[in-house]
Amino acid sequence: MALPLLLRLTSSSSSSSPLRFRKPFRLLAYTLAYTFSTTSQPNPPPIRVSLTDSVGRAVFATRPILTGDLIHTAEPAICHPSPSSLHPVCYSCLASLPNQSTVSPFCSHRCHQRSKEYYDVEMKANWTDFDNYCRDKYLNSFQRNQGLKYPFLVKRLACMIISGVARSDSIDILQPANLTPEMILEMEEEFTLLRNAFTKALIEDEQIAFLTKQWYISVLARIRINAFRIELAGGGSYEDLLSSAFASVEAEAAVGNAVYILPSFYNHDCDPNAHIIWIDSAVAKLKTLRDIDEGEELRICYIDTSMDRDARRELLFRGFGFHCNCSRCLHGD
Ligand SMILES: C[S@@+](CC[C@H](N)C(=O)[O-])C[C@H]1O[C@@H](n2cnc3c(N)ncnc32)[C@H](O)[C@@H]1O
Repeated sequence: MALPLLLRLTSSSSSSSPLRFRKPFRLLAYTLAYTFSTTSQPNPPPIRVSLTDSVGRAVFATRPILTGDLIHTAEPAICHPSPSSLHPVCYSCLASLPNQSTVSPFCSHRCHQRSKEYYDVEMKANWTDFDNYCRDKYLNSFQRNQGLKYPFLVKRLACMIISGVARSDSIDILQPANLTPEMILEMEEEFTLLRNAFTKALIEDEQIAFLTKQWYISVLARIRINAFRIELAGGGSYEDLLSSAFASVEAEAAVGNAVYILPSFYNHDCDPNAHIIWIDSAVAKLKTLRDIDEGEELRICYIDTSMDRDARRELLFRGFGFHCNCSRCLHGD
């Protein structure tokens, strides 16, 4: 059951801020305002985010929505190419680049303009130690999904903060994972390598004042629960389809990982009524899979639902730290 309203997306707000919100939730409203102002989608999106008594925050429909309709789109708050992607992708939006593209890491002038400040910060530093540490751990990890791909997202966020395009609290609103002492130890090593890279690049102390061990751990704890692995559905050429089919058997099919704000409030269901897709870049589209009633909770699926109940529950508990309360699980299916 939904508890008092946390936030409601409304059409009656001023044009400069598409959201009306209560004071304690200013950070959420700030972040969502940014997310919505940068994307094109149904205006206003037919959803609200509310606090529930069983699963924290959740996304509810504010009107009936038909099967296959676009609920909203979302720009990533942070994204980064996959460490083992076979094909070059745009530094900024993860769109495919031509294979022979060695000249520019951007797919367009717009992407270059949008990310050149933090790209320049990243290019100032020598990332060999940090990247090798994370890549080796990632490639050697037994379960790749839990490997060290997420530190690359923290590195990207740090570059964005240093360049002034993101705030150090930009993902504080997201739910953090519970961390074990072993995870924290591992994070401390990465943190030292990340900070060293910036200090050796002579980035000024006040620019990296936010970059403390506590900040690193708190950001990574949020990324662990909320990052999405991005596989592009395509819409491109026959060659694109062929190469993505090849990539999915040969290596990592994902082009990268990304963190979003609003999509992170969607809870999981083993029989979801909504899904998140990527067509040709890291811009996410949230769409319905069934007809939705007004007031119904919208849920996506975090894992492969073709697995049996025990395997799904084990994976959800290990990966996300929760016992799934969806009706499929509760009915033993
Ligand atoms: C990505 S967040 C979803 C939004 C979250 N409820 C919040 O308040 O930020 C994932 C977390 O939501 C909760 N959750 C999501 N789906 C769930 C489910 N089917 N059963 C129980 N808890 C769930 C778990 O705490 C999980 O770690």
